[in-house]
Amino acid sequence: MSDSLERLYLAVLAARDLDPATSRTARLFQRGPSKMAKKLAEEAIEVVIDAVNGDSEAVIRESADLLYNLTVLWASAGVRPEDVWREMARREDMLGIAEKLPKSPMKLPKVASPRVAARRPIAALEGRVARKRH
Ligand SMILES: N=c1c2ncn([C@@H]3O[C@H](COP(=O)(O)OP(=O)(O)OP(=O)(O)O)[C@@H](O)[C@H]3O)c2ncn1[C@@H]1O[C@H](COP(=O)(O)O)[C@@H](O)[C@H]1O
Repeated sequence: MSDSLERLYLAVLAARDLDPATSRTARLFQRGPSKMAKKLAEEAIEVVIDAVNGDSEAVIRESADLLYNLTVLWASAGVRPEDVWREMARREDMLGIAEKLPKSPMKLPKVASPRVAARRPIAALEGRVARKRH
C-alpha cells in the first residue's frame, strides 16, 4: 500500500503546477490548505457514513478518495509519506503495533509477549503528563 501512496504523492506533486481548469489537484492547491482540509474532512465523513451503512464497496471507493485528499494535504503541509512511515515504525517499535502512544503511563501486558518481554521497560513515554509533586 505504501508504494501506491508514494506513487500517488509523486503524481500529486507533479499535478500541483498544472492548469487548475483541467487538473483537480492543481485546483485544490490553488484554493489552498483550508479547501484541502475541507475535502479531506468530507471524504472522512463519507467513509464513516458508508461504513455505518455497511456498504463496504462504497467504503473502498471513498477510502481511495480520502487517501488522495490526504496526500494532497501532506504535499501542501510539506509532509512526505516516508515521514509518516517513520512515525508508524517508531510507534511499532515502542508498542508492538502501529498505534497512537497512550497518553497515560503505559501498562505493560501482564503476560508480556516475547517481543515485549525482550524490550527494555520504557521508562517514560513521550507526551506523558508529568505528575505534580506534592
Ligand atoms: N487519485 C486521484 C483521485 N482520487 C480521487 N480524486 C478526485 O477526488 C474527487 C472525490 O471527491 P468527491 O467525492 O467530493 O467528488 P466531487 O464531488 O467530484 O468533488 P468536488 O466537486 O466536491 O470537488 C473526485 O472528483 C475525484 O476525481 C482524484 N483525483 C486525482 N487523483 C490522481 O491525482 C493525480 C493528478 O490528477 P489531476 O488532479 O486530475 O491532475 C493523478 O494521478 C490522478 O490519478
